[in-house]
Amino acid sequence: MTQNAAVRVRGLRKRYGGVAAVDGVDLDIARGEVFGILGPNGAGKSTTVEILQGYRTRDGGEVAVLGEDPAAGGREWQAKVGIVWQDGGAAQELTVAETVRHFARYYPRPRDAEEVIALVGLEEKAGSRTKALSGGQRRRLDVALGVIGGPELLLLDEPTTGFDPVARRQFWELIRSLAEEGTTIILTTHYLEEAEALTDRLAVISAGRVVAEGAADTLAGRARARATVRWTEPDGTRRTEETDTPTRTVAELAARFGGGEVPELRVTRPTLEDVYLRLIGERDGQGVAS
Ligand SMILES: Nc1ncnc2c1ncn2[C@@H]1O[C@H](COP(=O)(O)OP(=O)(O)OP(=O)(O)O)[C@@H](O)[C@H]1O
Repeated sequence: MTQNAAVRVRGLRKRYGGVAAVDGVDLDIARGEVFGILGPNGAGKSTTVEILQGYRTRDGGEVAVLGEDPAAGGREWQAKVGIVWQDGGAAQELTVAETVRHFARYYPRPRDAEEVIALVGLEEKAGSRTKALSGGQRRRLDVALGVIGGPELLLLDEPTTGFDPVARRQFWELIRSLAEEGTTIILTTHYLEEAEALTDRLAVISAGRVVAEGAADTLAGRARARATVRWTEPDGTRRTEETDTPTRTVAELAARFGGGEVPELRVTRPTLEDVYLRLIGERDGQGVAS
């Protein structure tokens, strides 16, 4: 990957005392991608993201973020990398609009504050003090502060933890609109449906290593895995068949049911959760410390 790379990581390592938090991670993330990092608690996701942000030092490996080493990233580089902190640290007494305008001053070429407030859906709260915002609205403000500098890359660590389902979907729309504007987005998440809905590609990290990488719908051979065909017979008996050739099974069923509807017909492949749990279990089975 060349200029098209937003992130290139080779052999990244980080230890905390006796713990290998990141143990040889490679990542290639293209510009314009929405990239997810999944993995169990303690897998090394936050440590990896913090190294990409330049917030944490590494013990080994090569890291290039927007073509530069984050450990040496100057102000120009920092302005191109947007960070959404878990708690944005906005002063409680300032209003939303004041907070966003205040943060804009830190950047050489900030976006328009009103436009960013609209982008995150906080127009109606622009005059409210930040202490009066709900948790979800606070998170939107955190994102506004992450994008006010007009970043080329936005890093989000567990952005939707604690969101209700409606707020989560609204947040996905926000991420999608940023991606449509061309922002590269890297996010960690514990929500598999979020990874599936939002990311172009994802990496599963376990015990400091990447154990699988790819698009959510084809991860770890998911799309080619055995299918399960389920249907109900006319007498009400539920039937299940595992098969490598679901099309043939369905064709046979269709013929048997005279071309009419096969009652409660369903063809499924392993879900992202199925393959995720298998990937994590496989590594645990190898006795790798978490
Ligand atoms: N500042 C620190 N000092 C010592 N150990 C740390 C520190 N930060 C993280 N660790 C350890 O490094 C490992 C990886 O932690 P990290 O926070 O990167 O995991 P994570 O995948 O983000 O987990 P979670 O899903 O729980 O947020 C864990 O074993 C953790 O206990």
